[in-house]
Amino acid sequence: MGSISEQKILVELRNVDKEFMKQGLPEKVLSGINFDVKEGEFVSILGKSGCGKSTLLNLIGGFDQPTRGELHFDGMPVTKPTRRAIMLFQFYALLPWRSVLKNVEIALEPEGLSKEESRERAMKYIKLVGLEDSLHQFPSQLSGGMQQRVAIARALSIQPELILMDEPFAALDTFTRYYLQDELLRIKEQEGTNIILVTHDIDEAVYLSDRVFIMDANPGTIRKRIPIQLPKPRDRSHSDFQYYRKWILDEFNFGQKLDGLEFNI
Ligand SMILES: Nc1ncnc2c1ncn2[C@@H]1O[C@H](COP(=O)(O)OP(=O)(O)OP(=O)(O)O)[C@@H](O)[C@H]1O
Repeated sequence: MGSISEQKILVELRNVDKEFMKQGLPEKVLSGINFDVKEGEFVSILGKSGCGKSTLLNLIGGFDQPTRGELHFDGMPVTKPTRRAIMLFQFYALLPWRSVLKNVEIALEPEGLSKEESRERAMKYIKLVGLEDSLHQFPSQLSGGMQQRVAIARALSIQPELILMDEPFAALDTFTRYYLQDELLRIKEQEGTNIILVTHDIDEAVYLSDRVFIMDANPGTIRKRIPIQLPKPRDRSHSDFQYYRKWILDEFNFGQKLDGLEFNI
């Protein structure tokens, strides 16, 4: 594989606007969004609450349409959700009455696999996230971190090219979050899956990403694209890591006025 700069463009947004109707009037939530995500890239989107991050992910996933502008996935206009780009949420969306194995298998039903193929595929990804000893447990019997690993296995089992993650680790404690971040990087390397992550966690964005996009609000715009030029795995205590962290903190004026306390820093 070549360097990321030589990779093909997987996601492309050109002058994308999104408006919602509020009290009978259109309100612009996203304005003039332009960016590319290249194959192999890990991109994080950081911004204050309400700036339009989830709306942006929904557009990329085909769950909603831009009001204006163009949005392409692998060179084709995005018009509806596909199994090539899967969304992963903070609250795992597992079926409580199904075991770990069944929760993954059910996602495979539209794939048209035989029962054996489906079982084999589900097992592969359950093993990949280290849950092979919990196959027959139900979600209520698992910790939050384990439930998120089931959700990751389920998303991966569909073998998408892109996973769109909306604050997937926000509900987890720090150590579980660190652990799952490492797992995610390992899985990304192994499976070659592309990831676009929405997060409030500056440390998480610097740890995982090739580039961090910083959004402004009202209307949502991409203010800055910061390339994180550090080798992986990254050392959170290293001065280079702190350099990027400080850069992003400064972008949000944290040193000057503390009005954005929804961030984990
Ligand atoms: N379906 C909708 N109809 C009307 N307004 C919407 C809709 N979805 C989102 N909005 C509005 O768009 C704006 C951006 O919302 P969005 O959820 O994308 O922000 P966000 O940055 O993801 O916020 P948070 O970090 O709090 O999750 C908000 O003002 C929200 O009320």
